[in-house]
Amino acid sequence: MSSSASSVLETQIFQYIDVHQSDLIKDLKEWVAVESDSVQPDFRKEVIRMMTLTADRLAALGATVNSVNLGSHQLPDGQDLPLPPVILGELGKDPQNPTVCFYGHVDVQPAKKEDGWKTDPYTLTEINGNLYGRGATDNKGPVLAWINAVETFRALKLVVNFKFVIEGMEEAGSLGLEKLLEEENQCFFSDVDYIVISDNLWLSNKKPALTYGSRGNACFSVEVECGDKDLHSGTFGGIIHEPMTDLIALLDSLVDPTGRIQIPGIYDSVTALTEEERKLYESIEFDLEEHKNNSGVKKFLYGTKEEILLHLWRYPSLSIHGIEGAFHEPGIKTVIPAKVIGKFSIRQVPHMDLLVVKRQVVEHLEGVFSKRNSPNKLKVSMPLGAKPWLADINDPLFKAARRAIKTVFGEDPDFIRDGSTVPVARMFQTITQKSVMMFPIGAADDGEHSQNEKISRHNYIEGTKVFAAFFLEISKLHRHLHKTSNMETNN
Ligand SMILES: Cn1cncc1C[C@H](N)C(=O)O
Ligand code: BAL
Ligand SMILES: [Zn+2]
Ligand SMILES: [Zn+2]
Repeated sequence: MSSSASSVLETQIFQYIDVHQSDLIKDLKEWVAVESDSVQPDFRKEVIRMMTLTADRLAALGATVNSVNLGSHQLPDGQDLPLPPVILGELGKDPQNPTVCFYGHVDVQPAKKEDGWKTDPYTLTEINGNLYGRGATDNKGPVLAWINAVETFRALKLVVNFKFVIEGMEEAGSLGLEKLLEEENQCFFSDVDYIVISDNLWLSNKKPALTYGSRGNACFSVEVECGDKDLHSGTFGGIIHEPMTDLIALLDSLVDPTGRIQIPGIYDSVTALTEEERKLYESIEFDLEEHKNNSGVKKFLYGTKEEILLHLWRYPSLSIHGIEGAFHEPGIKTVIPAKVIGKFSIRQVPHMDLLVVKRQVVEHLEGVFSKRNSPNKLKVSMPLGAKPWLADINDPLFKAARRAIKTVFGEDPDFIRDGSTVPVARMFQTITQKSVMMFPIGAADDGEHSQNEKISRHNYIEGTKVFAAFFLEISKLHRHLHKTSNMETNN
């Protein structure tokens, strides 16, 4: 396609997207209405229903859809729960076109109005240009933006072959996905040229970004048990070793008030910071005050932009998430819980090794516990481990996306890393050996996993356009690269 033909096509597509804004928002409203919470077992039916809706949507696009059954998994209490299927979709098979595989997830984090939402989390609500709802930005909005971008193309002319991997267990650790990728590596993935994930946020509220790295996450459970029943704190308080007291001491030993992880050896294999890398951080635009406002907290652990970004992207962090079995309802309950399970996770970075991290954590906690001389039972486990991911920004993917961003948003993107984890990023890289890019469309203040999660109408609509523009760019670039490499082989 000549460049003028491609710019005519681009204009037509952008107009089409603008005219169909309300349809795109209606799509998102329908998807947000499904409580596809993969974390709480009671909602599993809804996740499965969400997978069916997604499969139907892709089929309506004309794609071949394969909903792969992954069987079931066992909960810690022994209960068997069906896993939602993973959707493998395919549209177009023209050997002239590059094949771009898109990954997204349609499950969400838990949300309840009582958590402090201003609107019902499962009713997409527009206020001042923002579309509020659970999954609006993580990750239903971006998945629909991509599908709708493909749709506008189909109405005109397909320049890319599309593949889709859509799952419903991302927020619970992408169970079963790694095995499926291994099995499909020689089949579904054999003709894939590029992989795109859009499941993270820009660094800024306004400036677009492309992401070339993410942290991994090692999730831990630490269980302390004194017996098989809860006890009256008046009858037994003062004469027993309480599990919660042990657990709080264990959790308190993990990280100091400056944010430094206290587990011996944990920083040993973190890649050393080079001068060159430090300079890279200096040149990144980052508004510390804006970031603080987005978080709602008054003070960060670090005072400079460089320190903040380093600690978000390339140093590990430890967060404590909760205690199962603890009395957490309002009011007073004078009980000694018999069994409590602390949950924490370590976002880890290159070149930390998950097995080494696990050993360090177990040894540390056992050491702290043994000093307490407690007769209680301690059990430490790592139910989930996802590895960090780092890409090469010289890959054609980044070049094409950068051009698309310039066209739609009128400025060059930030090149950023991300502190959060999409477990599949590293799996794709290791198993398929194809290039992977994260192409976010959500803004830094979207509030993933938080109350009042949103995506702005602007980002959702322009995000749809930027994906469409990207299809044109990657197709042009791919053809160009292939022409050059063919000429080289012919000579
Ligand atoms: C489920 N999980 C555990 N650790 C990481 C995850 C994935 C999730 N996207 C996150 O970054 O929080
Ligand atoms: N946005 C990072 C991956 C996730 O939380 O779903
Ligand atoms: Zn996500
Ligand atoms: Zn998430």
